[in-house]
Amino acid sequence: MSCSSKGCPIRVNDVGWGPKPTQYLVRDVSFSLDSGDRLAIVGPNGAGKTTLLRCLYRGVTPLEGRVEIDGQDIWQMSARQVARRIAVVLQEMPGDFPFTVRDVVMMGRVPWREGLSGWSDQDRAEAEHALDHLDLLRLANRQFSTLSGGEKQRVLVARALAQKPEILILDEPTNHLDIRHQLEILDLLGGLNLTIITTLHDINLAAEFASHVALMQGGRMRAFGTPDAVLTEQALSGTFGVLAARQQVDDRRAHRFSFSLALN
Ligand SMILES: Nc1ncnc2c1ncn2[C@@H]1O[C@H](COP(=O)(O)OP(=O)(O)OP(=O)(O)O)[C@@H](O)[C@H]1O
Repeated sequence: MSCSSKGCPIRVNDVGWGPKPTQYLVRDVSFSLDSGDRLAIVGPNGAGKTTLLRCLYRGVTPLEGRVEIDGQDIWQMSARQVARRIAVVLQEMPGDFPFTVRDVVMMGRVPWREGLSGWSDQDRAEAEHALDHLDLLRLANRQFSTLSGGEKQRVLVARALAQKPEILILDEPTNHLDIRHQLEILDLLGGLNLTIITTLHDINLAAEFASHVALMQGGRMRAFGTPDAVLTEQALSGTFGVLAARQQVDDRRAHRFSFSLALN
């Protein structure tokens, strides 16, 4: 993405949310990220990962705690201010609507639109740049609904980048992607200067991609730290109930490791 993109710090203090005060789905979650950090949230199905993300982008109002970006409580900001700083790529695919790929990516510019004015030259340029960055120019005039799951996923990432956020929040961004596109999208995201928070089911991708890992279980954050510190054999065995064997991987990148995972 454009080199002018930059991240910003986020601080999460004792956040808790549930559909009612007697039913917390996520509780006592605290962590801080600096500008440009990349957090992978991992944990078993139902651990509360998506629910935590909702608290971070104002999808739900926490029952407890605060979320601050750049020192400002996100609930003291307008929805538009938040949308200019945080972009979100969710798992749910938008349904069958009659928009082209370019239309969908232009939607990322809505928070920047002034009043009832049309799109500015800058809006169009940012959308084209995002399309190009995700290698989508050849699909730009296609109906979004006719794309494959992986292509749709890339369009939604392009829409988020066109939004020019400082923080990018993604829920399982590699879900619909083949192995090559999984690696490509994480490589692309890793090359941005944004602060990134993403859920990831693939532990090896998380170890490769993240500067920080949060391990969620039962609505609580069991561990937070570097991939090396959090992704231990013991932690994975205990959290996922599997046999986990960690191996060092020798390649040009320092401190890389990967897991072999099997049923107990
Ligand atoms: N609005 C809600 N009301 C009641 N229960 C909910 C609500 N939203 C989520 N849940 C439940 O809370 C738990 C955590 O859900 P969440 O989607 O956050 O988990 P997750 O870690 O993202 O799971 P997965 O890996 O399967 O996507 C699940 O048991 C889910 O069914």
